Amino acid sequence: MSSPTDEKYRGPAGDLADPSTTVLSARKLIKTFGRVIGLDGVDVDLFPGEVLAIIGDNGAGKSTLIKAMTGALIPDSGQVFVDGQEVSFRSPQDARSAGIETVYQTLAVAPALDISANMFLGRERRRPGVLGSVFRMLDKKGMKADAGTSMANLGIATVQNMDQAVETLSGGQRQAVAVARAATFATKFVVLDEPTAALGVKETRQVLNLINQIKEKGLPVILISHNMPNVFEVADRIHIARLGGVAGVITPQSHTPTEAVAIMTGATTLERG
Ligand SMILES: Nc1ncnc2c1ncn2[C@@H]1O[C@H](COP(=O)(O)OP(=O)(O)OP(=O)(O)O)[C@@H](O)[C@H]1O
Repeated sequence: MSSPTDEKYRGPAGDLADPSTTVLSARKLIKTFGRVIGLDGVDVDLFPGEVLAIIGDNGAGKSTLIKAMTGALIPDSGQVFVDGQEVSFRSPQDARSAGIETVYQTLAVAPALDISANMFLGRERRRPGVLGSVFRMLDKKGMKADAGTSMANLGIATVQNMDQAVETLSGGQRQAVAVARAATFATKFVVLDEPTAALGVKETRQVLNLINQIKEKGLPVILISHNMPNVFEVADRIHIARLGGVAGVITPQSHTPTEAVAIMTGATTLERG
C-alpha cells in the first residue's frame, strides 16, 4: 500500500508506455564519451499532442538525450521508436526526413538571407515545368507566400516583410522564424532546445505562444528548458534528467516548481512504482 505522499511522488506520469501508443519512445539509451557517462539507460515517452519538458541541471544529459533520439549522436545502445516503429537515425537529416524538426540553442539560421529563404533553407522549391527542372529556377514567389502563411498561421504578426534579412530581426523574431520553420516542416514532432534562453520577457512570451500554437496544430513538442515558470506554464509532463539518468517524470499538477528543482538537484528523491 502506498501512502498519499508516495502517490504524489511516484505520480502516474512516470510509467512507461507501450511504444505503439506513443509518437516517440526511447528505451535504455546509453551514450558514453570516453569515461563520461552522457546517458545511463534512459527511457522517454512522448505522447500525441503533448508538450514534454525536459529539465535538469547542467550536464544532466538533456542535450545528449535529444541528440541521441534525433540522429545528431548515435547511442552506444538502446532503442528509439517513432510511431511504434524502431528507427536508427544516422544523421539529423534522417530524423528530418522522418518528420522530426529540432531547433537548437545555437540557431541554425542564415543571417544574410531573407525570411522565406531561411524557411526553405535546404528545401528550396523549384519553379514548375522546365524553368524549374532544366533551368533550376527557384519558386521564390511561392516560397514567400507560404512563408508568410506559415508565420501568420502561427500568429507571428510582428514580422511583416518576408524579404527582410534575418540579420535585421530581433532575437525573438529570429527564434520565431526558426520555430516557424520547424513547425511548418515537422510532421511527427518538434524539439526545442532552450528556445528562450537568450530572449527578453516579450520575446519569451512570443515563443511560449508559438509552442502553444504548435500544440494546437496537434504536433507534440519536446522542450528543453531551465526556466521553471516557462516549463510549468506550457508543459503537460516534465521529464527530470539527472546525472545521465532520469530522476522522474512529473506533471505541473502533481508537483510545484520548488519540488521539481529539489528532485532535479537530488535534494528529494522521486520514488518510482
Ligand atoms: N561531445 C562530448 N564529449 C565529451 N563529453 C560530452 C560530450 N557531450 C556531452 N558530454 C558530457 O555528457 C554529459 C551530459 O552533457 P549534456 O550536454 O547532455 O548535458 P545538458 O543536460 O544538456 O547540460 P546543459 O544544461 O549544461 O546544456 C556532461 O557530463 C557532458 O560534459
